[in-house]
Amino acid sequence: MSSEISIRVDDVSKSFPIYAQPHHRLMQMFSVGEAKNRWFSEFHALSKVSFEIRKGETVGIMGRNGSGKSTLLQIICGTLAPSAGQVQVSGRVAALLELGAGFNPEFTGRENVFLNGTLLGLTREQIEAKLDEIFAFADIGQFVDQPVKSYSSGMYIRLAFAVAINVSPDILIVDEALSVGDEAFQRKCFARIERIRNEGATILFVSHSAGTVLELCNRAIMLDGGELLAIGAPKEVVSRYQKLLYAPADMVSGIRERYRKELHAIPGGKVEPAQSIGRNGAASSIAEAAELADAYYDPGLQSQSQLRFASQGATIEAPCLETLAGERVNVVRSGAEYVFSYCASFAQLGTGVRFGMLIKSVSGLELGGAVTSGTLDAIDVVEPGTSVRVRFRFRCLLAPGTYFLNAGIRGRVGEEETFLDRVVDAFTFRVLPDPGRLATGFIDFHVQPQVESVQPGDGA
Ligand SMILES: Nc1ncnc2c1ncn2[C@@H]1O[C@H](COP(=O)(O)OP(=O)(O)OP(=O)(O)O)[C@@H](O)[C@H]1O
Repeated sequence: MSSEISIRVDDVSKSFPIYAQPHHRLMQMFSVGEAKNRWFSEFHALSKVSFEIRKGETVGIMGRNGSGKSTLLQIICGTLAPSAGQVQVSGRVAALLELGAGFNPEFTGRENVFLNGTLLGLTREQIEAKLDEIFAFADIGQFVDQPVKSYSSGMYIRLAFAVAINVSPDILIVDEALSVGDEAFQRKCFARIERIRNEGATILFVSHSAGTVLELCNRAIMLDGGELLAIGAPKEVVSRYQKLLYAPADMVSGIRERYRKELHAIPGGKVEPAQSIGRNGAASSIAEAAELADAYYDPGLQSQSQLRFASQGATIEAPCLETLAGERVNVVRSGAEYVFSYCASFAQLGTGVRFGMLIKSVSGLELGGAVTSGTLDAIDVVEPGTSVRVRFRFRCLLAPGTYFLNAGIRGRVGEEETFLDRVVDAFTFRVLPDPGRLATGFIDFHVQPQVESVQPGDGA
């Protein structure tokens, strides 16, 4: 293997035996000859995966649940043997795979640091020299001298991460461990990963977050059903991944087939000198994005977290999202206008009535909304038996992702204004990926960036 290559995965496949009945496993153990193959079927977790990662690259692996990401990482780390194919790795590997791997639960944190450090090839003196730094990073206080079986998952990951990134690895392999810690710790880890990367280490990590992959990686890999479906510039791979993830069911196999054909044509797909690949990948493919340009309705996309508060004489029904032409949608494009509407039925007299909507992120961050009027302009009286359709036309300025809509009817009960009805997460919608997007964060403020040259001495 060339000295420039850090990881080579060559035609790797992995199958697991699947037993229809628990006792079939035993039967298989005691069978001989032809009969040996009768007791199980094979599940192909990875099929003929090949790629190379150059030293110093940061590569993100994306893929749906069960697509083979963890299996691939375990094979690269040597904790799982491939059924076929080969893996070559050059350098000291520090891996954070599943929570629990690598630590002995009976040992204290301190003992596990020594155990792990030794496994990573450090001498006792080298580990001792790093101990303070490791404990400072983990920040778990007195718990360092407690058995790790008493740790919370957050404390566990803090210590595991602190060891993995403080032993100066040549290759750091992380399987979603970052999603466990709290946000402050995650940020600290990202900063540290950046440092490790700048020191020239190779980093391979699994992430479902397009933002993280775009932010950190030179290249990205997409696995789907155990197959390598994309490798190349992060923007390109993220766009393909999201397109596959959000595609209507009848388009999925066609998209997969096309990705197979285009696998080696993706910019950045070949191993090139790391510095020749832009940090955020190569040019985006607008034509790709145009394919799913139109908003559509995905029946599988439903709010699973709808929460209705006790009604006080009014009811919200049939929340929906439509294009301006009146077509029902829940997968939309950033930049286009849509109408969120719901029906409000009044069983009792309503006074001081106004209607509202609110858009939130998956984590519940309130991104924006509106009410139909201020308190002073509220509708004085709504007669019992009245039904109205409330429409909120808005321009979708949101980043690709999933969002939730709340709906509410406010009115007076006695002297107080309160909710006559309120449905949290009444509706969910998704904003399609946009590979050409330059805006960052949730909302596109149509920022107009400009870079101009200045002469030395022109002032800041
Ligand atoms: N020991 C095993 N025996 C049988 N099947 C297995 C075994 N390990 C993994 N699999 C199967 O192989 C497939 C790939 O699993 P893997 O954990 O690699 O996926 P993943 O992409 O990491 O998924 P996730 O995002 O959910 O972690 C899954 O369908 C899984 O059920």
